[in-house]
Amino acid sequence: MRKVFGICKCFYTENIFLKEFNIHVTYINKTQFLKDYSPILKELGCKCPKHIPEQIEEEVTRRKQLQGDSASRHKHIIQRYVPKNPSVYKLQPYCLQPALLELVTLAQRRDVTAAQLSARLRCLPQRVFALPLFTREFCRHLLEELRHFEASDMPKGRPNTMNNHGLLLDELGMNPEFFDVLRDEYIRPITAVLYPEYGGASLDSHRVFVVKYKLGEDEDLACHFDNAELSLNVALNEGYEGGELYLSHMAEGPATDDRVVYRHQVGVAALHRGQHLHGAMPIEDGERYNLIMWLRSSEVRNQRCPMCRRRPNILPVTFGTGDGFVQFTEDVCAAT
Ligand SMILES: O=C(O)CCC(=O)C(=O)O
Ligand SMILES: [Fe+2]
Repeated sequence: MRKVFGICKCFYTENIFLKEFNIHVTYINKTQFLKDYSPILKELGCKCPKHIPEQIEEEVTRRKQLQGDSASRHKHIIQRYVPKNPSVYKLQPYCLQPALLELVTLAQRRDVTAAQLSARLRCLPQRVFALPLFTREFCRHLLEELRHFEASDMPKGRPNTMNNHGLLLDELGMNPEFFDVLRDEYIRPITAVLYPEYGGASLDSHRVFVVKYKLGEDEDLACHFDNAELSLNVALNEGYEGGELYLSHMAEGPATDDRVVYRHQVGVAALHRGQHLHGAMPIEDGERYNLIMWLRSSEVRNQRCPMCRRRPNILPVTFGTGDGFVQFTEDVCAAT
């Protein structure tokens, strides 16, 4: 049997973001859409909802081409791009804060409890943690590399419709020797202890990207939940105003009053559950770069897609790990 990663079919019909009106919608067809959303859109100031389906169909076409486009950009980049800092493509001891290594050692002790591990971390309400992760030196090198890549004539995939100025790091080839290793050897031992019931012990894929906020570009991030079991969000720079991360309550849980406002610190990651509603406040000055890892467990998501909340209808992908769902297919042997 062969393990193949995939996406859930709902990616083509659900959670489509209309930036202008700041809402996520479901689109099966034009009739359904207009029936379900015309009143809401009018309330939000849309003069002519009839024009929206065209815009959505374009987005669905983009989504259908995403895997193929990403695969060809990756191939192009691997063949032609000359990195400025090759050292950031391979996880090395200098990249990680010593405090992280101590936490990993503690987390790997057979009898350790979540309370013991949490006692060594900065804990915010609602199971949000501040995890010391990257050294300042590594953050500087990575940012330098990303700016060099941005300035090149290489093709660039952007994180999503809410983030149009960041970069997808798998396209640059950073997964095999950096982020896969980081996930398996350093993050999973910790999440296994902190979030066992959210797939913390069985994380087996991720989506990693950098988001950028600047006045005149993307200035904030609307409140959302991630297509992830767990999310890691680490600041790569400082020297900007505003742009705090806020977290409110779990997407399916009751609303709570204790909204968490998290002020980023270079190299420190905010670790939270993917279904925890969150967003970024408007940037007021400067540029803010954060590295985001949407951490996924196929064991968990194969039972229930976090986006449509049904048992996933899995479509296999040929490049990368899709949205982290896994299917097993019979190996087809060529007849000889
Ligand atoms: O920029 C941030 O702090 C949040 C980013 C985020 O939540 C995301 O990209 O999913
Ligand atoms: Fe997010």
